[in-house]
Amino acid sequence: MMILELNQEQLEKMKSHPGFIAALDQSGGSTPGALADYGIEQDTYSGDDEMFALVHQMRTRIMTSPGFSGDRILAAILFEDTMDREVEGEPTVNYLWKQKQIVPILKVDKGLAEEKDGVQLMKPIPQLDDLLMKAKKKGIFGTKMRSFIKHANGTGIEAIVNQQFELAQQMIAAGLVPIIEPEVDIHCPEKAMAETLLKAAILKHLEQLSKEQWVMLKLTLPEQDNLYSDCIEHSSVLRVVALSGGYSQMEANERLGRNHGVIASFSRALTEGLTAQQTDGEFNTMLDESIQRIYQASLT
Ligand SMILES: O=P(O)(O)OC[C@H]1O[C@](O)(COP(=O)(O)O)[C@@H](O)[C@@H]1O
Repeated sequence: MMILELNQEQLEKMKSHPGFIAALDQSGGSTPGALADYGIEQDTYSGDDEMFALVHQMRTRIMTSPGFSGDRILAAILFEDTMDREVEGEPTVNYLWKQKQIVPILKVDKGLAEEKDGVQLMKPIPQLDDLLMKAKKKGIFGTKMRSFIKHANGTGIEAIVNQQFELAQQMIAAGLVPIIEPEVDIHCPEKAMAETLLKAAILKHLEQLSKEQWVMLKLTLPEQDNLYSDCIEHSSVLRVVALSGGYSQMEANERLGRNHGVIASFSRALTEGLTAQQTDGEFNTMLDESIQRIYQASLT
């Protein structure tokens, strides 16, 4: 019988320790862009196998970097392929928690559906229960799933939040803490209105959770500073974290610094400026400086 209870040390760390989350979970669809940003153009490799091997090398370079450690990084969100691979000869999950005291989290969504009512719901996630059981057995603490809001459409936003919280129940039942990520497009023409509608829908669903049912929220940095303070204070919310959404690291950190109680969960803003062509010294120095800036912005 698998143990469904949560690792209390990891729960405590996620709930209250200073630090932020490193999002290393670009899906297959986002990986060519992530590799191109890293200086590896699409015409230099062929096929998914080569692409996933290259992105694992990039992620391994990040995870093994001296500045990438549990004193400033609380958790890392992993793509399933990364969870199934090894880092320095041991399973990635073990490396992160045992060597670095970084809590491992798994991205479980399978990408976005076509736009409808101004939003993109998540595609169906086949064999989700099997994936959750596999993750739990490997020592994963939580999950992450991402939807996308393009317009301030009440019907669409309601549908996004319904789907997220419905699936979150499956994660909770599997002994995992879900990160609910209804991303609002930073280019959304009515971004502030979309965020107001989103917050109302989230608060409604938070009320349905029972005691000890934890969720985390991963949100776009809002137009109105501290918009999500009610969510931060809610007894079922373990942490509220922010994606960078395409904002530069500087702008993302400035916005983050104005939202008290929110910590980063950046992908692009964390890896900004890192390239395959850098020497290890240049790479490790740039990453350490980015980690320090994002850590500081997450402290407010
Ligand atoms: O590839 P996906 O699943 O669309 O997600 C892309 C990225 O979006 C995020 O949710 C946020 O990333 P950014 O900080 O770059 O916006 C990451 O967790 C993930 O790597």
